[in-house]
Amino acid sequence: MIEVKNLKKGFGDKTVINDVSVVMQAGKCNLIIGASGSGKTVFMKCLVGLFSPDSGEILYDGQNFTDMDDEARKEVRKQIGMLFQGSALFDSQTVEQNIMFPLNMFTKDSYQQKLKRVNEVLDRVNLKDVNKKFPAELSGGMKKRVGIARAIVLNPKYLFCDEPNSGLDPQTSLVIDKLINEITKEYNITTIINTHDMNSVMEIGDHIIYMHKGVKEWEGSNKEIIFSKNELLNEFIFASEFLKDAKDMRMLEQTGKIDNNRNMDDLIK
Ligand SMILES: Nc1ncnc2c1ncn2[C@@H]1O[C@H](COP(=O)(O)OP(=O)(O)OP(=O)(O)O)[C@@H](O)[C@H]1O
Repeated sequence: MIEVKNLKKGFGDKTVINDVSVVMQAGKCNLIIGASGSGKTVFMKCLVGLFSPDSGEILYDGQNFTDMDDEARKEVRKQIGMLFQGSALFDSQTVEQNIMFPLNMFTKDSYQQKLKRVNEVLDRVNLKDVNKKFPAELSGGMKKRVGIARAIVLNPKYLFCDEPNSGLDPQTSLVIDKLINEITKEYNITTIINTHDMNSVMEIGDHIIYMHKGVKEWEGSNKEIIFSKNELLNEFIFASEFLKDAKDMRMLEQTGKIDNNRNMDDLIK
């Protein structure tokens, strides 16, 4: 579990994160959504310690990350897996070497032990016969899987994913979402995903945090988002007429009414 209390962060006169409090539970996909520039990346960077917040607290399973000494912080960092935008694999290293990198950094295991672990995680992300391949030889979806394998190789308690679907086609995106969701549940990881992908919101959004101009404007699950009356959220999520119709149809199915001013006759004809 990661608990954020009254987090604030700004640059110069500009406040970017404004008094955000949120609890992100283990075994759940916690999605941070919001328009470009709303502060999602800055928020995530504060959580992993790449930015120091101006005020507020970040608790990793009760331990206050904000005022830890370097040694204790390093211990928490070891438990964090990161999946970067574009996968961020080392191009000059093979898949096996890429995944072994965190094991070389943080363990004293023998080569055989490390290789066994590399093969376990490759198997978990459903990749076969790719150990000796270089990233350039892989498709975008395969690179993401290698990125996920590397992110989970140290058995993290926390997993941060920055735009995991960027550059992927919708079908591959769903496969990657499903994989992240399964891994989150299977290993009881607290997963935080920064995303623009509305399919992900609907498919794996156990807990969605909507940021607007640095403020947490709404939070809830993918089940609740359909019924939200928050206008800013609705404008952001259900931006097109098609998505507005889809939301209304779902409301109609589940409640027998549509709670807005749109024309119901148009919708059901
Ligand atoms: N290092 C920095 N110095 C100054 N301002 C910054 C810095 N990093 C981010 N900002 C500002 O903080 C605001 C929020 O940026 P952030 O990157 O968090 O947005 P975002 O929601 O992640 O956007 P996107 O969806 O486009 O990635 C922006 O106005 C940005 O210019």
